[in-house]
Amino acid sequence: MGADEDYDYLFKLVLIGDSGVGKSNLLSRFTRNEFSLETKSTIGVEFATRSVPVDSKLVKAQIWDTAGQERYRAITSAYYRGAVGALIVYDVTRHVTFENVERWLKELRDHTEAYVVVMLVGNKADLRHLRAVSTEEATEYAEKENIYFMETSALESLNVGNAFVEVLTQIYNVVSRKTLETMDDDPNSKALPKGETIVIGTKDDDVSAVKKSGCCST
Ligand SMILES: Nc1nc2c(ncn2[C@@H]2O[C@H](COP(=O)(O)OP(=O)(O)OP(=O)(O)O)[C@@H](O)[C@H]2O)c(=O)[nH]1
Repeated sequence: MGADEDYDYLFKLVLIGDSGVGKSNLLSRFTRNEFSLETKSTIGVEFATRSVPVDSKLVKAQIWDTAGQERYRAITSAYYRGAVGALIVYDVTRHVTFENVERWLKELRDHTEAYVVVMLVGNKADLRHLRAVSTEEATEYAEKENIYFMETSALESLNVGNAFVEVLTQIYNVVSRKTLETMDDDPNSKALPKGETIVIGTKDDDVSAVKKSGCCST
């Protein structure tokens, strides 16, 4: 399972959040089961993929990672183009990284469609004695913003798979709901745009949600 050609859906996800919160390590933990203690900022954009089963379909996640630091960041609009899911990461030991989530969420919403699935991720949950952001504070914020929330540790492999798989499952739910329901015309609708084949994005490398074989039979 997981051979590149085998998937039913391909979803583009983006990782965003301040520098040093653990985005690259969440990515390497999920896609390669690797973790590194090195502090090495991402330069430009990296991406990695992993396929997981969701509701008897194989969903391939194409996960993009860029530096949190402004000067290393790739061109924003290209980074976000076609993304159908996002993990906004903060470090539970640095409150300022949680305060900046608001900015990241705004940037994300400015560059993606309304149906983008967003997961707030409080990483480094293993550093219990250094915690500066409580679970309650983050839960409250996530509820207010109507986004999902999980605490993770890339170091201890805590909840990392769960966070990515939850985002993929929620995107899948939106996509498969689209195949079953007639859409209403509410511009604020969370559902996907009308159309038979689900393809979001334009160029090959930006295509984010593709149902490869045929359409819409469930
Ligand atoms: N204790 C602990 N350290 C972590 C965890 N995740 C990442 N780190 C450490 O935090 C530092 C930064 O991690 P990165 O994954 O490079 O962070 P980033 O968000 O990709 O950083 P930029 O590329 O600069 O945006 C590294 O030293 C990691 O080893 C975690 O869950 N627990």
